[in-house]
Amino acid sequence: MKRNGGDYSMAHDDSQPHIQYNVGEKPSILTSNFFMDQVGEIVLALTPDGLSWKLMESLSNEDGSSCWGIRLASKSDTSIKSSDVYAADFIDWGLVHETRHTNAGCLFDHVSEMYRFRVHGIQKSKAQPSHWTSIIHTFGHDNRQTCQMWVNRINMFLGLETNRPKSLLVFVHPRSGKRNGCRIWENVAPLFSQAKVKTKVVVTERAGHAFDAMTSITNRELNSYDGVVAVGGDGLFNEILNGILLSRHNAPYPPVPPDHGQTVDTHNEIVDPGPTVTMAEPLASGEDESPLLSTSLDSHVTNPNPDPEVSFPNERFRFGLIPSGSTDAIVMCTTGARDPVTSALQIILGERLRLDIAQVVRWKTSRTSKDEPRVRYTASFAGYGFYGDVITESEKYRWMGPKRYDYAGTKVFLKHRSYDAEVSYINVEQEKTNTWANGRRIKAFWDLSKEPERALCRAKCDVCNTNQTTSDTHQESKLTRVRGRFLSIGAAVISCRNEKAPDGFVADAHLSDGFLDLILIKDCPRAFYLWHLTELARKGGTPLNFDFIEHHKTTTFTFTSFGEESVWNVDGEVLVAHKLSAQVFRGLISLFASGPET
Ligand SMILES: Nc1ncnc2c1ncn2[C@@H]1O[C@H](COP(=O)(O)OP(=O)(O)OP(=O)(O)O)[C@@H](O)[C@H]1O
Repeated sequence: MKRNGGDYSMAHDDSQPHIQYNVGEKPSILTSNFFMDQVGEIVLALTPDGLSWKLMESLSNEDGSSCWGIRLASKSDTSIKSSDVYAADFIDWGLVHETRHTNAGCLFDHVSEMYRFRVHGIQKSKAQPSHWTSIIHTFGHDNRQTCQMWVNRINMFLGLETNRPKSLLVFVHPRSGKRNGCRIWENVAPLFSQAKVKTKVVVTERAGHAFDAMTSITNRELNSYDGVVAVGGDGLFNEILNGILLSRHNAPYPPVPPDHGQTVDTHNEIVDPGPTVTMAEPLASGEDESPLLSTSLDSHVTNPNPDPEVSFPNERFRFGLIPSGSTDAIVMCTTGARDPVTSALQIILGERLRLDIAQVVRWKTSRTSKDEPRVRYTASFAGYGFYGDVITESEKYRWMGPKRYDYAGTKVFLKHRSYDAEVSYINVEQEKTNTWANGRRIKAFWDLSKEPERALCRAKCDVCNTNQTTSDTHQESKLTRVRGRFLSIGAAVISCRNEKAPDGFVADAHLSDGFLDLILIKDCPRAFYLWHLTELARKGGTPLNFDFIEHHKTTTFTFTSFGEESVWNVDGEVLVAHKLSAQVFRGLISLFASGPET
């Protein structure tokens, strides 16, 4: 066999094998013969779309040769798109394993020495398309220059991929989840080096370290990075998010909850509000499109550190998350997998996804306190009652690791406490929500409830990519007030999918539709609440399909507590609040993620 017959352009020398291109295939820029490791002698072509190769043997046997009935070359692994390639490098002289075919169609292994180069790319698992792995193709040739020329050409093409990060700031939480943050970073760091992405790594030493670093970083330094990556859990991610946004996001606050002087008991006793009452107040036409937001203009507190250079929404600067936490809901919702390699590869390939962010403002810590408004941003979830009590309880058992949430959850469930509160929310979708709820009831009756009733959020989601602004929906919005005793009040920005809730707290929440999913769980018998929790833990369950649960898509809500109080759990952090309000900002930040492939 003549080895590496040399390079040729598409005007081939007739002594070289021709590659037949199908209609629609792009012509190649470069074509050469190589020995491909584990495959055999191939003709490699570089096209604007990527690399493709064909086995020399199969050129004359296009229907695919076989050995004892096994296909030798599969069409599915004979190309790689340039959008899936993240590096090419020359690795000098060394061994290449060739798979040679005999005339009988059978194959045997042969090892030769030659110059080699590697192409690093990604591969999506067929069974779980959200799972990405890295794949390396090695090509060998007798001529060193040929290998180097190919490496240079491929790298030249990779240089044209402008979405990809070149420089990142990375925070590693060494004690997150099972305390393996550093090991997880060490496992994925080589992928960043191969892709020539510069990383400045900071290993956090205490809670608040990443927050302080992001608050004090100058805009000049922040701008020198293409993004910031958290190697940790949702808590570390939210610390970074808050560190960046608190001093750089300028927007009017959400409205202050209304005063209830006349309904609040001055002796601090629990006031029984009676049964839960819901009042819908239609807006007068011509009124400001968002009455709650109009209040916020009056209550706007000027940001003491306005920063014109890095502002949000921001398309260029992106956030990344490599999971090593206890729950990792944000990563599961935004990549579809809880896998450090998948996340690292999505960062390296410069995937881009807009994400809604909620701004939560605490106005009063207690009934009598006079506080400055305290702002927190959240990318995932804020919950009161059950969720607040679980986080408070779980803090006592930190030493248990992630298991503390199960233990604390059981204890809080057994106490079965409900809290008196009033929630006002902008009801943007009342009609749709009611129709949907009726649909769910009918489906539940006929046991068809596994069928998804609304579009689930996925990669290239239609709902998230519509141009409809949330203010459009305000045109038909209504302000609704609900007063009652609640086991929990939850506001989800995303579905909050995790291992304990495989479909998430709100299965049909979207990553960037501009809505919060407000879930009001009214007081009910413990067995019913257990039923709800069981449905939450079940894949395909219908945890919101109960009469004691209200589910509203909203943009803004306010909250006031009465009598005995719980605390808010904002992304795993406790926020004590007697009066609080929240609003969502559509697509406020961009992530290095591609969305779940469902
Ligand atoms: N080096 C550190 N030591 C202790 N706490 C830290 C450190 N670095 C960050 N933290 C804090 O730990 C909190 C939780 O971190 P993270 O979400 O990464 O891990 P986790 O195991 O998922 O935690 P949790 O279950 O508490 O959410 C963060 O909010 C952060 O404030």
